[in-house]
Amino acid sequence: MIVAGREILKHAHKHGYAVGAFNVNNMEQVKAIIEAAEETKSPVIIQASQGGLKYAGVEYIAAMVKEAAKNASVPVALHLDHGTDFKQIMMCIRNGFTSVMIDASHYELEENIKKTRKIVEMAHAVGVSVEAELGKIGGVEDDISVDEKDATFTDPDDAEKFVAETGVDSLAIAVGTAHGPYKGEPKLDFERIKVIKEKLNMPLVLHGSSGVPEESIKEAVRLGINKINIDTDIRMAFHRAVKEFVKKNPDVYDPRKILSPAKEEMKNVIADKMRIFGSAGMA
Ligand SMILES: O=C(COP(=O)(O)O)N(O)CCCCOP(=O)(O)O
Ligand code: NA
Ligand SMILES: [Zn+2]
Repeated sequence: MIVAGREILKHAHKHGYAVGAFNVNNMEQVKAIIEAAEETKSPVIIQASQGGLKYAGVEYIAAMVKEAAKNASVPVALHLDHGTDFKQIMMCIRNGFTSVMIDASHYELEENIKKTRKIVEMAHAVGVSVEAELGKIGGVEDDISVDEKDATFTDPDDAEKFVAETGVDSLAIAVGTAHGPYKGEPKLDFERIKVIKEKLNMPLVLHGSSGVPEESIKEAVRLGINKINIDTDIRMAFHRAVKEFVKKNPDVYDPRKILSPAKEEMKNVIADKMRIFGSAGMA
């Protein structure tokens, strides 16, 4: 069933585990996520970036996810990832998204608070949960790019003020992860996660989580991360499977035959993540 994002994150915060938030752009990704959630009995957040909505259309994404959630035995939230455009955020809410991110992290603290507070008032008025970002998460994906030098870690005192003045349901923090693949091994600032969790005592979000070693993910969850964003690892699973299939079956042109192994590979990668995050069996 489809639920508000805060319901899923509150449970994860209370019981000390993390829920996977997986990006979708097409039907096969939606099916892979839902099948993995059913298989592992995990609550799950299905999210679309503004790039994903541009590609598929907000109505298509919403219709596919609501259809999948309707028939699922686990709680599902539909979330806008890295919302920066007021109109886009409102369109998502209008199409039944149960959670939205307002990413105003490029602005100074006061401006980030002002923009975030406006979205919180609108979204909460209709029962939609809000995620915001403080500090700048590095890395590059289509619509999101932050140079390494501009990535700034989240200040715990600023975080306390930010949450008090905005009323957000969850906070994405910058603690050493980056969007997209890593060149070297990412070093997470675990002490910073611990201090922020102690100060805020609320659901915390980790972006840029593809490519982070399993042990680091588990430590971040132990310290209080409750939502873990994954996109690149699913793209790589898709790419691996399609490449292998086309190499072995160069003359097969049926999309169903080409995409089915890719859906399976994505499902297996997602199910493994759910077990590592600790959400397996929590639904
Ligand atoms: O934090 C993450 C995922 O990070 P990861 O890809 O490192 O797992 N996300 O928020 C996903 C970002 C997707 C945006 O990319 P497009 O603009 O290309 O749609
Ligand atoms: Na990453
Ligand atoms: Zn992100």
